[in-house]
Amino acid sequence: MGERFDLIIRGAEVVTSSDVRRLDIGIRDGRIAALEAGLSALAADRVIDARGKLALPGMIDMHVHFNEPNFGHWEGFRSGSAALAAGGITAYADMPLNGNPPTVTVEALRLKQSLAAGSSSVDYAIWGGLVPGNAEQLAQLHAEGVIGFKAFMSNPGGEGEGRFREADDATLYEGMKRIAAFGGLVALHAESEAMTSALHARAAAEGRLDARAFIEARPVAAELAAVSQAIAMAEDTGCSLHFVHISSADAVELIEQVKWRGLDVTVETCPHYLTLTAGDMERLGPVAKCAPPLRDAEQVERLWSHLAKGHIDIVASDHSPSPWSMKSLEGRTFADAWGGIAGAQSSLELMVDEALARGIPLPRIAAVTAAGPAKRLGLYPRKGEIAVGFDADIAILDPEAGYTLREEDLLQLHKHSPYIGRTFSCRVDATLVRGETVYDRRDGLRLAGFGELVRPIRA
Ligand SMILES: NC(=O)NC(NC(N)=O)C(=O)[O-]
Ligand SMILES: [Zn+2]
Ligand SMILES: [Zn+2]
Repeated sequence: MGERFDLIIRGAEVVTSSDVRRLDIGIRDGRIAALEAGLSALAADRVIDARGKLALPGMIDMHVHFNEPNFGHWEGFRSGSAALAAGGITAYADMPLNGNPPTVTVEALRLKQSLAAGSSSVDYAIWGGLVPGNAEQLAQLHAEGVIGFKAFMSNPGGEGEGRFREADDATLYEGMKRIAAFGGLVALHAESEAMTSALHARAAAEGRLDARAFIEARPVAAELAAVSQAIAMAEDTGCSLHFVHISSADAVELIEQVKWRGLDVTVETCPHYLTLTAGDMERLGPVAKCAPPLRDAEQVERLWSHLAKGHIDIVASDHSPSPWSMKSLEGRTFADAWGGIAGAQSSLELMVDEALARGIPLPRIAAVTAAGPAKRLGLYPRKGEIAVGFDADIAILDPEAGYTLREEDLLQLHKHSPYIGRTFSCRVDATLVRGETVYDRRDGLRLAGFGELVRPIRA
């Protein structure tokens, strides 16, 4: 008698780390147990016929803001993870803000973990934060399983007493020293506070509160200034660095140079920096507001060429939702609308759609959406690839099911996204987490609460 499986995914075009091949995926106990052509359907309890479909490793979105505790009315683990499941995302990492208390103490981490437990449809990890005054918490946060420490170099905005604060230079430097000592990772929002706050104040004094003024107050130079400063600190302290939501090709180039010098540094960009421009931010208004801002078409094209060459390690959504009212221009200006794009459900579809149109091989897309984040979060070789021995975290996409995104397609809490009205050439058909179908297109969300906390595999 041959090998038996719980499930076989039959005949999909499977995106591996090196190519795209028609293969059968045999799954047992939540893991990929066989990957070959011609597995017998008789050898499984259940078969998914995926002929004509694409099978990609489930995306690992290492940058989302689900905002619990206390800001679950902005987004929560349930609604946020449902949107991810519908978008082919099988794991994510939740940022330490804009929940309150932010995840900057061990107590807040435990609260966050208890709120996530049983609420998330897909697997998840949790970021801690590095802020002024929490140096004594860092080692214990690491010991209790945070996947790294987010710090802001510019003002993060947000509401409420005790909200997340940006790190001043000394906090960042001393934090990096401590974090380097236990081999941890610092993730940085890199924009110069000195530059952006002064430029914003000047624009406001001139009564300029529109999208164009916002874009001009946060130039590429402000990103470059912060990236250079952080690199200098990392070289001094030996701390591993991850740059979140890099918006410019210039910053990617600066980071690429230091990688060659041997610094442990990675760069993330977001689907919005790859598919939208500054002009779209002006046209769409606050639903397309984010910091750093969207850039011009020339930067967008150069970002794609860096992605194609392997200079971008990770693509993540930076899903940062808010209630509708904070995105509305009724009674507020662009300047005081919430900054954050809530597009996470579309990340993988956007990347596949663009790759097919641009002739970028799909293994390159899988590298930035799955293997790259898995490696950076210490989840590799358990997650991040379709290969024998990995968790069966799989997104099945139908390349024949083109559609135009509507508000009612979104499973997130507040259904605003800059991609509403966009036409996609492919659509997520089903999402499997550890071999279980958590979402499919016909039934919608099937397994609320199936997700588990994942911790880095540490030596
Ligand atoms: N407070 C936030 O959630 N900010 C986020 N907002 C953006 N990117 O506009 C971020 O990650 O910086
Ligand atoms: Zn940020
Ligand atoms: Zn963010």
